Amino acid sequence: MTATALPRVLVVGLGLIGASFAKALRLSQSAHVLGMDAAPGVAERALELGIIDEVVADTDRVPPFDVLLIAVPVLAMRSVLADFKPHLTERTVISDVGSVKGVVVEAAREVLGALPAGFVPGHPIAGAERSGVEAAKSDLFDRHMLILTPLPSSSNDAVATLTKLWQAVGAEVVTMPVARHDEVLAATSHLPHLLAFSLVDTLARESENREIFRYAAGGFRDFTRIAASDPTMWHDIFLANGEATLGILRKFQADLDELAQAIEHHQGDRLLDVFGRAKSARDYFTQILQSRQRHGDDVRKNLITAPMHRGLSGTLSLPGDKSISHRAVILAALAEGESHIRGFGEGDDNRTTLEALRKLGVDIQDDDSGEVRVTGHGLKGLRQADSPLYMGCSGTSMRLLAGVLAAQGFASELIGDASLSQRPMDRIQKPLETMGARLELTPRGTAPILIRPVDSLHSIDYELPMASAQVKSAVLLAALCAGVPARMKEPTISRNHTERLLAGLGCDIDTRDGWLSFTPPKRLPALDLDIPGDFSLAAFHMAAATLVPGSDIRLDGIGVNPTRTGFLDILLDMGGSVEVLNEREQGGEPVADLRVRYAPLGAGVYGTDYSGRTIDEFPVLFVLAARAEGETRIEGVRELRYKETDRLKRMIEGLTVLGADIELKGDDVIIRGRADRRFDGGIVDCAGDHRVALAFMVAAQVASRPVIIRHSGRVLGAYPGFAEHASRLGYSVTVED
Ligand SMILES: O=C(O)C1=C[C@@H](OP(=O)(O)O)[C@@H](O)[C@H](O)C1
Ligand SMILES: C=C(OP(=O)(O)O)C(=O)O
Repeated sequence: MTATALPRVLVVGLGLIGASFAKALRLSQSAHVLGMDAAPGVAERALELGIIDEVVADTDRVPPFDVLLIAVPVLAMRSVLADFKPHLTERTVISDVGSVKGVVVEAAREVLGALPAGFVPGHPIAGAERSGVEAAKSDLFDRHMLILTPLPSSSNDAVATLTKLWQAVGAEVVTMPVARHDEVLAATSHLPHLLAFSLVDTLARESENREIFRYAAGGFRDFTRIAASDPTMWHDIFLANGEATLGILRKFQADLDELAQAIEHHQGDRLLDVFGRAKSARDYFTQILQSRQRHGDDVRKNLITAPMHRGLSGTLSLPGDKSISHRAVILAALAEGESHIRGFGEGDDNRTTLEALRKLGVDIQDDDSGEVRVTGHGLKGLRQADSPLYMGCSGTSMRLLAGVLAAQGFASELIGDASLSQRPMDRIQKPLETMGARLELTPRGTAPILIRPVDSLHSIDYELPMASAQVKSAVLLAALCAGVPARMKEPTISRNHTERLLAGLGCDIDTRDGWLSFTPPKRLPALDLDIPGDFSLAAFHMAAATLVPGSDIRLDGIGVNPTRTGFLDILLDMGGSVEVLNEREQGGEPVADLRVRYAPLGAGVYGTDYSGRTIDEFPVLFVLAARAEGETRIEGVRELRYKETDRLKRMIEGLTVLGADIELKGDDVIIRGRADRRFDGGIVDCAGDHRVALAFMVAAQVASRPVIIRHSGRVLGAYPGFAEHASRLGYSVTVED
């Protein structure tokens, strides 16, 4: 693929899926789309309808292409691969859209010999009962999941190319091993289709002249919609995924027999049991769908900012610290009795942790005001969840809860949204498995995380390869629940909220010789806690007040734990004007009021010892450095790549659009700042990452023209009260759909 030309994507099979992909891709202008179909006239019709750019008439004369996407029924893949084999090069990216992946991989192995590096099977979880080129819909994949099942032979480049193409048509890309994909799909898609076909057929045959359908209402319609799907396609799928489908079908048949028996013997309790469990699982599913929908809607919003003409002013209290909020409710769930937590963060990530704990059987009262009451049943008091735990985009929820669940003696599954499903989870798998836990991840070391039950865990001495409070806390929580000691050492310091909370609850925590040693207690008493204001949110306002002349703001009750305040130290070193007032302690954490005024800044060099203490504030620090006179060097920023987005990439791209001089050298960022220059206006994209969005919003306050921050609506969920705070301090920012 050349750097300048659009990739040439050849779609073979212009049914609903292939044609919809082609149409959406063409509309997104991210590829030149070629199309081919075995049925006469279909590709020509697709050209007429503007679905493709070019028809490929037969396999003897195939123009060059970079990506081959095979969208034919599963059992026809083999012959398409054989037909195209002579046209594949080492660089061709090959994928498919089949609902079964095992047979496609087998077919490729047989036809192609060794599996090529460019081959990455895929499956969009989108479909409709309609079929054919005329049914093509350019929004068919919008906000739908696309599962890639990379093989050990697949290259990262091929995965990246396909990810980009599917994202261009609106899909959320996740990865999964082939076998797991086939098992999951057998249960969630193939079995329901089999049941729908079978029920409609039974009823249609039962009633002469199909009289019965005249009376069939909502239940029949909802349950059997998918029985109108393409018979050939589904015939292929069942033959191709026979083993996994039969496995779940037999289980279902046994359960159905039990229900029949319960009805026969008038066992109402058994019916109620099953229906109650099913309702709660279905309600949970609805909740996930709604939360995905809401997040999707939020991500699509844009923040529109205009430059500020006068300084920021006013006094604010911020939502409770997100990191402490996660930990407080987790520990409260493991404690004995009723815990009272005030100042709970209430942002989306914190709510994710709360909801997961509820699903694990913990009674939690929360009225959205930051006051939360949690009734814990002790270190062994959690109950197995009846369906996977959905972690949204929250890395902290996933990693900390994985630590807790690894020691519970029951199985759990943790799943996340598209962004979280790309983030490294092997960093917790390693230490937890060293303790004897069993965690299964995708081959790329990402979620879903399957936690298998084990009888017990053992103690651990572990040197973390990176400074990560999430990894450290996952190990501490596993040790706490399993009742085994843990010793850890980090390369540089990371936030120590878990340690402080545990110490506050009387646990034995020691930090001598650079090692953190934890001896777990037998039980944990309930908490009574006031959570300080979130320093990481405060940092955005501190940065904006520093940059906009005339600013003078006060942020009250902010947590100033030294393992979090690298940003404050750097800002002061650059010449920032911050007064740290009324220093006090709250809930075992140092807290202060911060007065921040405008100040011109100078450059500086900041070594890796700042990384862990500044990690979430780096994006906004880059903005400050771009307005500080001289060359600033910030070392050891690699971890930014593993957040909600690749924050290094996003910040460098966006700040470059805004006219900043910023570059990456190894793991260091170099920014040549100009104190006398405003940022340019323009369009930047934060790809759904709230910290990147807020960093750009700060830059926009001192831009010469308006800045549109695309995909930034998640700020609203991540920062409760954002709009009100922005207007109180005087920002010029609006949220637009
Ligand atoms: O433990 C925590 O609460 C957090 C730790 C950090 O992540 P890592 O541990 O992955 O560095 C940070 O970026 C995140 O926002 C919150
Ligand atoms: C990285 C962050 O959170 P998490 O890792 O919990 O998703 C963040 O809030 O910046």
